[in-house]
Amino acid sequence: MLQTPYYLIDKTALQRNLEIIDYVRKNSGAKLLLALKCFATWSVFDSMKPYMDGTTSSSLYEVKLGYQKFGGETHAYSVAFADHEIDEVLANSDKIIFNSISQLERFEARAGNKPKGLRLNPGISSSSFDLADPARQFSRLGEGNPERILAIIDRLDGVMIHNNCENADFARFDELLAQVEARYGAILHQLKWVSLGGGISFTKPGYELDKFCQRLRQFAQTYGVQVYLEPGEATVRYTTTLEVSVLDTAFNGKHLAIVDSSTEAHMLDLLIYRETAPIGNETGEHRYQICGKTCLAGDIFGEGNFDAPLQVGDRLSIGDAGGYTMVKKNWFNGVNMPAIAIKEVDGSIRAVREFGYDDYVNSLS
Ligand SMILES: Cc1ncc(COP(=O)(O)O)c(C=O)c1O
Ligand SMILES: NCCCCNCC[C@H](N)C(=O)O
Repeated sequence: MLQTPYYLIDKTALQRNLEIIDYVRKNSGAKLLLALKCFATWSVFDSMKPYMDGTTSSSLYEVKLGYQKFGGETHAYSVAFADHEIDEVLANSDKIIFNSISQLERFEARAGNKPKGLRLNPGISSSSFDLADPARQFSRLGEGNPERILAIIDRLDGVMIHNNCENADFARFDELLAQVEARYGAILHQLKWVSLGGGISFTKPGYELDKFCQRLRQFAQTYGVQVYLEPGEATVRYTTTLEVSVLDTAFNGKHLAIVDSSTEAHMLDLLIYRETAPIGNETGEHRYQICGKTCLAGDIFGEGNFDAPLQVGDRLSIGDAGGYTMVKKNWFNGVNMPAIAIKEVDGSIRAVREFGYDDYVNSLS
């Protein structure tokens, strides 16, 4: 058995999401690019490639990873590119999307004939989290003024609009898109492509997939554009667990179990968005709070029910640990990083990356 902690990517579960992705691209005509900021575990890229059209990125390193390890179509985007990285960004991408008109003006000559896009910020969004709301007040994420965009439209091939965040409601997506069309229609008609970003939870059970596909197709036809989507979370939701072991138990008014991992180091989004992870089962009679092993008082994964009292050495699975986890893990408190393992469709499990003291030392100097 593998030593905990480790992230366990279940290829059967991943396949379920990939088949929905494939359904969407076939029925909508959209191209779907993996958002590497969410998930960049390249060991499973070979399984993903047949179902997705390529990758999109937020930095030089992501764009290089996508170009080298995933292939297909590679979109380069960054909130701000630096002088010293732009040539390498261009050499490793098929399209470049600038966050601002000033970045476009600065780098367009160096980009030459490479298709160029601009991030458009419509000032409306669907996000329950201020932290992740691209349309928050004073947002730096994209250009919103239609006159300013129209003034440079002949220098653009496309735009990227990312204004959904964990939006599982098709009607809300549709409504937001209609508002974008009303305000930016004159711009959309002059483009070759439009990326509608990520943040759409279309792989969730019950999502109105056919209406979604139809809406994307209609949008593409109205403006004569190729539509792109950039799913991160939707690609990997419910595909991965964080496998941990109980190191200690206690009772402090609640039953506690301390495990060999940490929210801050290994599932950071639980902390920054104040969420809890799926843990345990529905029916167990023994309820525990599952806690990380760092010094942070609030290092808590969540609470769950178990069939029997937890004992030191018990192994637990912390759910939904695929998105924004492996890409964000860190060495806080010197806690060893979880290994990365893959569960094949035949049930066999193999580790594809393990970390140790040398990696910790080499991350510092
Ligand atoms: C531009 C862009 N595209 C795609 C995504 C992926 O979003 P999600 O993982 O919610 O699908 C993000 C998230 O930050 C983003 O900023
Ligand atoms: N589950 C907690 C909310 C996660 C929000 N995801 C944020 C990333 C996203 N791609 C964004 O910033 O738009």
